Amino acid sequence: MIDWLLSQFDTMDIVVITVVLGIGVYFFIKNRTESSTSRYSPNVVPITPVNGSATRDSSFISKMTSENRQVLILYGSQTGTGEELAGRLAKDLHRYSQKALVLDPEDMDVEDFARLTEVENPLVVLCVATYGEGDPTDNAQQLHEFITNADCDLSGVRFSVFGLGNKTYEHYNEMGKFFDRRLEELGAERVYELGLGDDDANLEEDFMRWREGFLPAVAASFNWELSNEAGNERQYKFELVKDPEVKVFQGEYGRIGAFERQRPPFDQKNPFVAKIAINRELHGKESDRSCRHIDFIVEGNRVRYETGDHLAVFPTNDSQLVHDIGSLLDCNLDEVFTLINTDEDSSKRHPFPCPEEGLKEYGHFIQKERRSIIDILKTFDSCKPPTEYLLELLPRLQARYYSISSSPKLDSNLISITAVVTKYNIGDRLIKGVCTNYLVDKVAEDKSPVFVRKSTMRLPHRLSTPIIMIGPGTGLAPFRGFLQERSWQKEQGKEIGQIDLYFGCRNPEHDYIYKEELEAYKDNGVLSEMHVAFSRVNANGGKKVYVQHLLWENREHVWQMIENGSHIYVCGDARNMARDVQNTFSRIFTEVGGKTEAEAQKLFHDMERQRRYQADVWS
Ligand SMILES: Cc1cc2nc3c(=O)[nH]c(=O)nc-3n(C[C@H](O)[C@H](O)[C@H](O)COP(=O)(O)O)c2cc1C
Repeated sequence: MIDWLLSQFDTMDIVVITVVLGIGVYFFIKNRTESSTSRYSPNVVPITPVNGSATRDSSFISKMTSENRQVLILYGSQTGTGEELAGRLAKDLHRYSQKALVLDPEDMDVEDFARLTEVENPLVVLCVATYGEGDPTDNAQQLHEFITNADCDLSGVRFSVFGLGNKTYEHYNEMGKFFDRRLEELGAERVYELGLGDDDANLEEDFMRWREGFLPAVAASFNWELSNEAGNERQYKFELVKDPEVKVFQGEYGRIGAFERQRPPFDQKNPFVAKIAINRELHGKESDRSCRHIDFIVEGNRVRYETGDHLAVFPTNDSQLVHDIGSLLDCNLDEVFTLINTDEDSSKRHPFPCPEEGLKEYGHFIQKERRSIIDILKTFDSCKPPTEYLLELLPRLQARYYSISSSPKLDSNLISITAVVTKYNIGDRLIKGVCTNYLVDKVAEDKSPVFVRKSTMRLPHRLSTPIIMIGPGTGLAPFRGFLQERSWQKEQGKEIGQIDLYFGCRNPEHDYIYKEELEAYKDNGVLSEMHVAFSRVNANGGKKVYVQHLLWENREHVWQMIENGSHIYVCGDARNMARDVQNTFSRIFTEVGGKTEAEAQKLFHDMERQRRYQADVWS
């Protein structure tokens, strides 16, 4: 039973699993924080980070040849899923006595990829996610560029690709398909078919099924035998730290102590610890949800950003959950401990047998009903894995990304975000989003590690170019930034073009966020037209009105704007809204613009290519 349960941990949905991520960090810092006013106290000393992949290895080829490794696993991952799958595959290969090298492509010299032929019988496996408009993840950008332009000969290299994507996006799994195609074009031999994981349906199941075919296929191709011995060793040895003066790891990514001694440049591996200036509610009293406006101070221009960029926020876990897991594991949270890595070469995860018949049960009990590790430990109280086993299975708590809702033109020392707090019930269990519930309790002067992620969503260079912005709910966030920027430019005496906004919410009294600000922009002429769709008001005779309905109502004007060279921006829900809006534009192109279906499609793609149609959507 314990094995079965642990196998579920190994495949836990990322959203649920992150609820208890960083518990190790908490254990490490627990003693310190209780007597400290700041969560980031200065006493820090290196203790092996839970996932220490930060070392740069610019010559992975020599590492592979000198250590007799023939398998390279690369991951393109933004929020950790691809990285997790790469680690799991490496563990799987252990069972064939293969020590794979798992690498973040950002930590290698991408040119060395062409030298893979120097390795004896090389196998390269890629776990790559797709983002944006079919783009690579940040960490795979250089590799993508290299492979795009490469003309090397990879004959003799065998490969297989697993892509991570989501069918609600137009460019479904573009990166997986790209790498699979290009490696073959460069002469490498596909040893097992491309796997495509759909995060909208069941990515875990897609991966498990692919892996089920992948492992025997590679084993057959290389004549590898299953070994009974391999794969059972543990990665960490648990040791209590007795020294009361010991300094503890606080969850920093790269440089230990980075939260205290902040040194630019600030990025994912070196976040800036920003002070919160304001954290206020945007929804009305009658709303049954909460939407927060949060201003972070990045004084001294230490973090630069542009209107339309994203802010990544690193949360820590809910302390109640940490207490729960401590007591469920009989772990004294007042003790400081260290995890000694007993297998430096290993990535963190170890496989537990997850038989096919468990998959259905897993899909229902864990994924559909969103059970966290804590729920499982509570349900099966005889299950008490050693703390170090559990920590070995948990991936690092990942940053969450938010569209920035301010413009640096107004105040470059301040970054705003706008976020609905995720909270809902399944049965009698309350499910809480990790980061928004972490943020909701923050008050002025509290701090949080953040970094800016560049986006491609940008206002047109020419101020006179007309724009249409469509952003229901928190999809309004980047457009608040756009309006601040254009308003500032207008104040400088510049001529600005027509700006139309389509905003949507449920009810004017509940969730009409930034109402006063928007009305002021309308009054002073920054906003030319403002159309607000309410989906849950009786006045509409119970009819749900969405932004796409208002676009259609104004179709003649919308078409005129497009003919005048308008740029169109869409932000918010990818699953329904973005698709419905896109379909509405297609209808406007045909029914008002007189285009045929094919011409309408071409116009749409041309607009995307010319960056006249830009979307920042999520699901
Ligand atoms: C903002 C955003 C944009 C995305 N864009 C795409 C896309 O264009 N095509 C696609 O197939 N999947 C897209 N996805 C889905 C991710 O690729 C998928 O969730 C994947 O599992 C993430 O892997 P990671 O955790 O390793 O980053 C997107 C997800 C987000 C949050």
